[in-house]
Amino acid sequence: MRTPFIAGNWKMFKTGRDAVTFAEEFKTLYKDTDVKTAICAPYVYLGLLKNLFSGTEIKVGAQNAFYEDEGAFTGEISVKMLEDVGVDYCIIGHSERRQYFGESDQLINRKLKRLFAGPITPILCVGENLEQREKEEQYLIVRDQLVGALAGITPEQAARLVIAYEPVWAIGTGKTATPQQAEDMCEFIRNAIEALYNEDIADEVVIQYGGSVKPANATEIMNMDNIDGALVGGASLNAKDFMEIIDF
Ligand SMILES: O=C(CO)COP(=O)(O)O
Repeated sequence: MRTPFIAGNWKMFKTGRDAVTFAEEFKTLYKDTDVKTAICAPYVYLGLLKNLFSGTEIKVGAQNAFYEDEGAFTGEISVKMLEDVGVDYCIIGHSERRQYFGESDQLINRKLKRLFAGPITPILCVGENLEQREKEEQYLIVRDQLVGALAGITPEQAARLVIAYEPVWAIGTGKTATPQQAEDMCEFIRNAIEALYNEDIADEVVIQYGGSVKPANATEIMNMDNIDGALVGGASLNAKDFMEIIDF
């Protein structure tokens, strides 16, 4: 059985003081549940959040990482550094990184390979944009993203993977994919994993939906067969809203 997994993606929001306020409030609201929970925060708050959440079940994630361990790569943060801080998860290939920083499937693949060499669990984001959805190319696009990102990833590694389906047109727009649209793609992703690996791995892989997930729509989304969790942007900035989503 797959354990539900709900992660917040703070993106480039919050000051250090805001992060502390959130953590203190979230810890008081947080009840131990069967739902795995993580906050993916800006790099500069990861150590702080690891300390604030120590002794709880709340995990901490990064939003990106570089594949080289060290070197002359000004401004980059390596997976090795994240491992050193004790980060549990790392988002890879978010559509905002693909769109604004030109991340290719090949680059994402290198980052994934480095993450799989250590203990951090990658959350691989895939999803089509509005134009691609309107041309009904979404399945082709997501399949290509999966094949590109997972080239050379072994079955043992793939079994540890979290995949987040995030249709770009539903991110930060208030426009959610219908639960059925999200389910259809998540089922497609599971079948693609079965074709690339095998049925056991497809059964194990955790698939999240992301894009305008809110307390009001979380239950409907989480009740879908192939949706095991959510990657939550805006609503994860507020401790009460995020807890309501986890409590779906
Ligand atoms: O991009 C997202 C999470 O990674 C989704 O963001 P929103 O929940 O703000 O739409």
